[in-house]
Amino acid sequence: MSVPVIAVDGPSGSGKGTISRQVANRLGWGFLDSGALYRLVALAALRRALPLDDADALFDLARNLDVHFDAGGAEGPGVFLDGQRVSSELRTEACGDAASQVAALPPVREALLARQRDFRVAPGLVADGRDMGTVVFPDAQLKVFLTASREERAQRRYKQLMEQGLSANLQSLLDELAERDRRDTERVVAPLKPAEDAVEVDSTHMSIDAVLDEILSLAAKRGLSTVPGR
Ligand SMILES: Nc1ncnc2c1ncn2[C@@H]1O[C@H](COP(=O)(O)OP(=O)(O)OP(=O)(O)O)[C@@H](O)[C@H]1O
Ligand SMILES: Nc1ccn([C@H]2C[C@H](O)[C@@H](COP(=O)(O)O)O2)c(=O)n1
Repeated sequence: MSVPVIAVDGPSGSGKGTISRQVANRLGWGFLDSGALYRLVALAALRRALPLDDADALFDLARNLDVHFDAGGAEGPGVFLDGQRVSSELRTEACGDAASQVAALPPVREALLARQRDFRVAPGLVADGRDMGTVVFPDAQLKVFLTASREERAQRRYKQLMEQGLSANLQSLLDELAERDRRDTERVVAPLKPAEDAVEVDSTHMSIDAVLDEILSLAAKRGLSTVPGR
């Protein structure tokens, strides 16, 4: 049997990363934050002053990206670009917006495809993104499409930025989310949409623990069991 995959797709701020990381931890599986790869391409392009619509240059950049991930310590998971830790820089709204732009280019997606599939190693993988269930792992054993209203997602992001001691404006966050949703759902290649066999979970009125329980229960029903003791 192929190495099992749980694919978690959905719009920005729906909680994919938070939930997927915890599901992976509970199952004792690996975790792929595919958005980080697009953010890394965007960051590398910005650092080299490459236009974000130069498909040929960005294809080369994405194919030769020097990145590695580690589990991290007290400061959280580590992401390294050209040997330098870039975890915080990667999470900025500016980097997310640039990632959404480079992700609309078919050659960039093609360049990152094999790199994402390489994460599929035993005992299993939880992968979060926009096209995990539709394109990257179409044979995933469980596909979840995680959503929340735009207002709730903006509120969550606002709270997150406040907790980090950063300034934020709720209306600007709402506008940025609307633009990112539009770009991610309307692009020609691998647009954000639920796979036909995905289970849709609307987390607008659910706590993180409630979403986690729901997905673990869906996983258990498909025989995707937890590691004893977890
Ligand atoms: N069900 C929930 N209830 C309340 N807050 C939540 C819930 N799920 C996630 N959050 C919070 O919302 C914020 C955004 O979550 P997260 O970064 O996981 O979303 P995401 O979908 O991965 O976003 P992006 O695609 O932009 O990376 C975080 O601060 C997280 O703690
Ligand atoms: N599988 C993926 C993952 C991400 N993207 C693009 C679109 C997002 O706006 C951007 C940043 O992703 P995030 O870190 O916010 O999940 O990257 C994509 O097209 N496909």
